[in-house]
Amino acid sequence: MKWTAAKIKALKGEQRIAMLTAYDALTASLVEDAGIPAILVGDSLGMTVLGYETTLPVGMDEMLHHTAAVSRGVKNALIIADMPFMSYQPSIAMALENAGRFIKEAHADAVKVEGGALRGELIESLVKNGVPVLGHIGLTPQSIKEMGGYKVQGKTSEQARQLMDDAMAVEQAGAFAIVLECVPAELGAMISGALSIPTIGIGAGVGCDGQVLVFTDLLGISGKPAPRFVKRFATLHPLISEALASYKSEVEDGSFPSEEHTY
Ligand SMILES: Nc1nc(=O)c2c([nH]1)NC[C@@H]1CN(c3ccc(C(=O)N[C@@H](CCC(=O)O)C(=O)O)cc3)CN21
Ligand SMILES: CC(C)C(=O)C(=O)O
Ligand SMILES: [Mg+2]
Repeated sequence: MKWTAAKIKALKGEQRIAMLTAYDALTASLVEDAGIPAILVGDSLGMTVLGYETTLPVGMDEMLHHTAAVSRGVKNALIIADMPFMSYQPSIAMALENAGRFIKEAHADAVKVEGGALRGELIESLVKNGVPVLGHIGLTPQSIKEMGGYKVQGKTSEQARQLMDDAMAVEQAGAFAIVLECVPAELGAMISGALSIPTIGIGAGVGCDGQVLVFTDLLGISGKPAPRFVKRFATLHPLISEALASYKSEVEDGSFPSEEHTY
């Protein structure tokens, strides 16, 4: 069955939703083969595989290239393209044009935009024009310079109230689901209870309707420290390092290739 935004939305109250990022056909097919119904082509691409310090330098061309690769690796999972910094903020017209490129050129099924009430009009325009939208509030990494770091959001009661209002505005505007990033579990659960669309948490507690993680974080591929919300379901980094070191020494000492790898 091909997953649609509407089918993901309908899972609320029925089944918790597992979402994971993927960045190419290889990683996307691994995610789909695990039965995970929704893949986010995150702009975390920039930090995890392209070597940027933040997500800010990631552009449309890079996101289209990687989203198209994900599409080639997937049959049934919902593919959500993360709209990169300044591809939707300048105007609704620009956002519609860029969202259209994700769907027409890269075969995405939906897009994600960061921001709450201030994106209400934009989300409504996208949805009315046929583009399903995943919202994203709380820690919004495209605002790192304004927020002053990757910090837990919504810790004061005033900020928590603002985030609740933002979540309701995103739902009102027609989003099929909303990412809650780095908020206290209590607030994650309160927002999840107040909304009729699913909340997808990342560092937002078990009270959310689903969870999302970054592919390379879940597998422990990078050797770098990860945020507290990351659970390493495997620790591949040392395994990869050992395999690469073995290859090097076997090439250098002539034990690879042996008879069995030779014609
Ligand atoms: N590999 C990767 N994983 C991610 O989850 C991720 C990215 N990259 N890049 C884009 C954003 C940036 N993200 C981040 C990055 C760091 C923290 C972090 O260090 N948080 C602190 C919280 C400090 C506080 O208490 O306020 C932590 O210690 O977890 C959180 C989210 C989430 N996203
Ligand atoms: C962590 C998720 C929500 C994201 O925006 C990304 O991977 O870019
Ligand atoms: Mg992102």
